Amino acid sequence: MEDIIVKGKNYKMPFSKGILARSLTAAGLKPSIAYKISWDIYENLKKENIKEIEKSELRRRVYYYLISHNYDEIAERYLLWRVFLEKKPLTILIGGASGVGTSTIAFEIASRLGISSVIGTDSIREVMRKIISKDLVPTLYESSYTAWKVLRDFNEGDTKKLYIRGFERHAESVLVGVEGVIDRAMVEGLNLIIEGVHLVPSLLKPKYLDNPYIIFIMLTVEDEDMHKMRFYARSKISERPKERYLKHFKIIRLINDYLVDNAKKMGIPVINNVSISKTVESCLNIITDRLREVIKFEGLNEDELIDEVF
Ligand SMILES: Nc1ncnc2c1ncn2[C@@H]1O[C@H](COP(=O)(O)OP(=O)(O)O)[C@@H](O)[C@H]1O
Ligand SMILES: O=C(O)[C@@H](COP(=O)(O)O)OP(=O)(O)O
Repeated sequence: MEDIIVKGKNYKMPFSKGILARSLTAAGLKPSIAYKISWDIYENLKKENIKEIEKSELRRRVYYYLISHNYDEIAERYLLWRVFLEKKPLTILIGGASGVGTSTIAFEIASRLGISSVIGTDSIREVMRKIISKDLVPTLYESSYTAWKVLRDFNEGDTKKLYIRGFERHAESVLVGVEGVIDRAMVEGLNLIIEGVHLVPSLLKPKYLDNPYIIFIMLTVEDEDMHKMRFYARSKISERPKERYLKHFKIIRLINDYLVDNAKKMGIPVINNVSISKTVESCLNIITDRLREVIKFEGLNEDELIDEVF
């Protein structure tokens, strides 16, 4: 069966039902429905004996197929993301204490949105450790939950404040690297997801928090036993021993509570990460809502978007 060729600005590629299905799941459709619609659209093109189609025409057909089948909200999301994932670089920040699921959720969202750049703050921390000496910033060479041990003002304040002060010093150094990665992604027009414990809303420079194209979401696990179980689960699939995290669990919970409180104070949405699918859906809704706000802010309406995309 001869392929249908999809023609972009400077490329041609065979029509892929998988690629189309993924852009439909990103707009919120269940994979089974997304794949069925992709098949329908492919069959319709075959019936019209279309051998080659412009990408913009294919998008238009997908959009109006969704509208004609009463998937209005999905159609709007499909449109929104065509604009933003191709026109304006988005940076999505997924924060949360160790073990709450930031890397798991980050990769799920990246997969749904077709974002290929995902970086963990613990990786950025490793880079910062190559640049900054241990004598200069000893907290950088610790974990979030042990940094307090190397504070100079070790004896001041109550222990809870000490743990959090150590965490903040630890996170500040990593955030310098985080901000650099965001700057570079914006310059390159790259969509990016950054995840990790070091994303402390109040420690990020305001220009990042105020940027409408930087979407910050904080994860938590409200139930302590469920949070503990996450370390057991992770130790089965990675080299990271549960013992280390369970030994410092009390401080990890303090950091969790501090991050949740910090996020709420800064107007950052907080999601209790119980079910992966529900958490991803909530994140996609938050991202879509932001895109709607930005479109209104930019004075664009849906017809203009349709013209811009198709
Ligand atoms: N919503 C969830 N339900 C069940 N298990 C989860 C969920 N989110 C994450 N996990 C699991 O919990 C463990 C820790 O998740 P991870 O993403 O590594 O946390 P973090 O990056 O925040 O330290 C992993 O084994 C992951 O598969
Ligand atoms: O510093 C920390 O809290 C964790 C963050 O990693 P995640 O558990 O969030 O992946 O790093 P580690 O102690 O494992 O080197």
